[in-house]
Amino acid sequence: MSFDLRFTKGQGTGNDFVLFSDPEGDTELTPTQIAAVCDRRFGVGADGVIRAVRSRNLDDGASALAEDPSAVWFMDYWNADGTVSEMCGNGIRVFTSYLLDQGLAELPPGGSIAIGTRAGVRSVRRTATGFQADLGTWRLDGGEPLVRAKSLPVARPGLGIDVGNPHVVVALADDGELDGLDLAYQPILDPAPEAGANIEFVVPAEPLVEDGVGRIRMRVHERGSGETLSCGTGAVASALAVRYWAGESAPNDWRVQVPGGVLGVRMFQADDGEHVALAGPAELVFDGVLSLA
Ligand SMILES: N[C@@H](CCC[C@H](N)C(=O)O)C(=O)O
Repeated sequence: MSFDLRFTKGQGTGNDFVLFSDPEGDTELTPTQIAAVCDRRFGVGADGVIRAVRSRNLDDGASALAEDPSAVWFMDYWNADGTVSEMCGNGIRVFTSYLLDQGLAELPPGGSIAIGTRAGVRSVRRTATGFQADLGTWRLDGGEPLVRAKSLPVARPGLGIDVGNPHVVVALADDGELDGLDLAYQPILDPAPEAGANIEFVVPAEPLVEDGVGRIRMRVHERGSGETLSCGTGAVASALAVRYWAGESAPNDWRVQVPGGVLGVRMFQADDGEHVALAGPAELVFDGVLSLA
């Protein structure tokens, strides 16, 4: 039996999503339906699907509410291949913009909203130019696997970082090496993490730090979606990795240039340890109705 799905297409620095609202949690799409929606030739086309569900109507949402009772909305995030992810840094800004647009939440400029995610509750603040999401604490995780990618002559060491979802960051020598990467092919991690990882390739700008802000370029191969124009959690993991490699004197403010635009990353101290925040644009592009089988 087919049914109509009312959706909104949104994007943040070119990382694009199909969003739909399902407050009661009775429209869970199958992985096959998600992949069909995200297909760029036969579907709407997107890097992921985001369902807005009231937290009280999901098991993962119950944990979010236990952590913060004000997290009434849950960002149910799916990659383009129909797998789930714990977190999406660009997606959470676009999701917040979608909640406001649909009249599902209110957020005055300067105000913050708590959003439930599989990685825990995240706070998103409305700024003058977009949204800033506090992605919480982070940790080195996943070791230092070797990374092989098409058009890299030799394997390079990566650094595993968890920012709610898993990342491996690889430093490249220069812009030529970054631009020459062929990310149509899945890079190989050795050892391969059981849950997979998003893989970011980074190059420092020259000079690395300008006016107290660290500057890097990044390209990404997202777990479950392939190469994308941007990855918010990937930008955060990349800034954290470069700061780690650069040592004590490295700044806590970073500007990350991705193929789809620029993201801002800031590390700051909070009660439970160091947090990392991500700022950038969020745009709702068009609405539509999809007939799904
Ligand atoms: N594009 C996202 C990350 C989406 C999830 C990722 N592919 C994963 O599987 O963890 C972002 O902006 O952070």
